[in-house]
Amino acid sequence: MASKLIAPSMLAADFGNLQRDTEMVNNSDADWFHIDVMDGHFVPNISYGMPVIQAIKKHATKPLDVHLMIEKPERYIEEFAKVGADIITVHHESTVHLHRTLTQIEDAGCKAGVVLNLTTPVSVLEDILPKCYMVLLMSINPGFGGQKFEDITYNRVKKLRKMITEQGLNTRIEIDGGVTNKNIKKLVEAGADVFVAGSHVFKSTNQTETIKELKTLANS
Ligand SMILES: O=C(CO)[C@H](O)[C@H](O)COP(=O)(O)O
Repeated sequence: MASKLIAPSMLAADFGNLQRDTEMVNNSDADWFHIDVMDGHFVPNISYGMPVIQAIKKHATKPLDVHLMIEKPERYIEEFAKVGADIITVHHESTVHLHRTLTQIEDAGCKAGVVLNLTTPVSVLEDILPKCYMVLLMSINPGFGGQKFEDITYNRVKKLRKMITEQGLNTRIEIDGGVTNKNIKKLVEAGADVFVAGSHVFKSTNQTETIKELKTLANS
């Protein structure tokens, strides 16, 4: 099995010190930057858009994993690719023609993934799985950092991993929301392999060490 990846969520970074926090991630054991884009419609919060992503990209030495929590994401795929997205994930619940949107992401030169809200059945992915580089399972209701991890996620990961294995695929499963050193190991055991961590990393006193601990726990 490929190594397990850590993607610190820049939503929890200090926006007044974005270059500093970007460099912290560069110099840590983290694998990707997780970038949360929220539009105030699909989720009840507004985060940031293209100019901020461009600013992070300018200093980042690792891939940008861009999670679009926006309605009709197909309107903006090319622009997100242009400002530096490497992976783009869109919510199943946000786009009517999911297959077309994933093709659009691929045509823009990015890896494509699908996100499911906390209680959207994983079975909706059955036919789209072969086209997914990754599936992101929300382990909270999307919109805000710092929320409590929902335990129903473990079973959802198991079901999805079984579906991926049955189809003979190697799709990555990313978990987003409330990931900490207390639940990461159990998530790996369930079959997840990419972990977004915002508050747990950026609110800790030694961020580099916190990332290192998550990476070690996930890969041990
Ligand atoms: O998608 C998100 C919110 O919708 C964030 O990525 C998520 O909340 C991560 O933050 P934390 O680790 O603080 O829970």
